[in-house]
Amino acid sequence: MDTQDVLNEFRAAGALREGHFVLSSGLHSPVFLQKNLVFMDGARCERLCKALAEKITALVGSVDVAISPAVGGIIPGYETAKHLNVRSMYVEREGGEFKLRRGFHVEPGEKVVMVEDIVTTGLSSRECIAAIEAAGGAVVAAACIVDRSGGKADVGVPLIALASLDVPAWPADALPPELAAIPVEDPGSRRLAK
Ligand SMILES: O=P(O)(O)OC[C@H]1O[C@H](OP(=O)(O)OP(=O)(O)O)[C@H](O)[C@@H]1O
Ligand SMILES: O=C(O)c1cc(=O)[nH]c(=O)[nH]1
Ligand SMILES: [Mg+2]
Repeated sequence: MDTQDVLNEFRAAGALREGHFVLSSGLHSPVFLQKNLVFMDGARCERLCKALAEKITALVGSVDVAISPAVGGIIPGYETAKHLNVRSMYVEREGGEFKLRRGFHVEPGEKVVMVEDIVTTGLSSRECIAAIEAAGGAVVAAACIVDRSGGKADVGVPLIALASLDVPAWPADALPPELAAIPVEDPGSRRLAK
């Protein structure tokens, strides 16, 4: 499955949104990939995550566990882990910081693939990887359905992306006037609890 195939799945799900969005990183963009509209369809989610699992296996071989950052990473993380035939866990924010909770546990040195839904700056991936390492896991690779940094995001380990796009995004103080004129939406969960 290549970038065009992935984009076709997002398009068919109505998940390629246009407007004015503030992203998890605080950057602003005219485009938002509303992945939940993709993952709510089990067959569509399975097609994407099976392909991602095959890419992970081809590039890094076997792993012991897949761990994702909540909320967006939970469903693709579970589905990808199912096709890798490994345990699936997630980290979630406690006082703003990702932690393994709910009895989730990695054995020291276990090989972990970190599975994200979307990568923009790589900040959430780096935070998730730091939490996995703090719990004793060895992160051998990161994987995502869409890398919208066009390969520029550095997450500190190899990043395996099913699709790679280069989508523009700007800091709040440098918005193009046509974007600034549109009311802003904040669709993610990073700022929800604050
Ligand atoms: O690479 P980054 O710049 O970190 O951006 C990508 C992150 O943004 C979204 O999460 P968000 O925090 O918006 O919440 P969600 O997981 O609940 O959608 C997405 O799920 C990624 O985790
Ligand atoms: O950077 C983000 O927060 C982000 C971008 C995007 O297109 N989709 C998403 O769920 N999050
Ligand atoms: Mg997320």
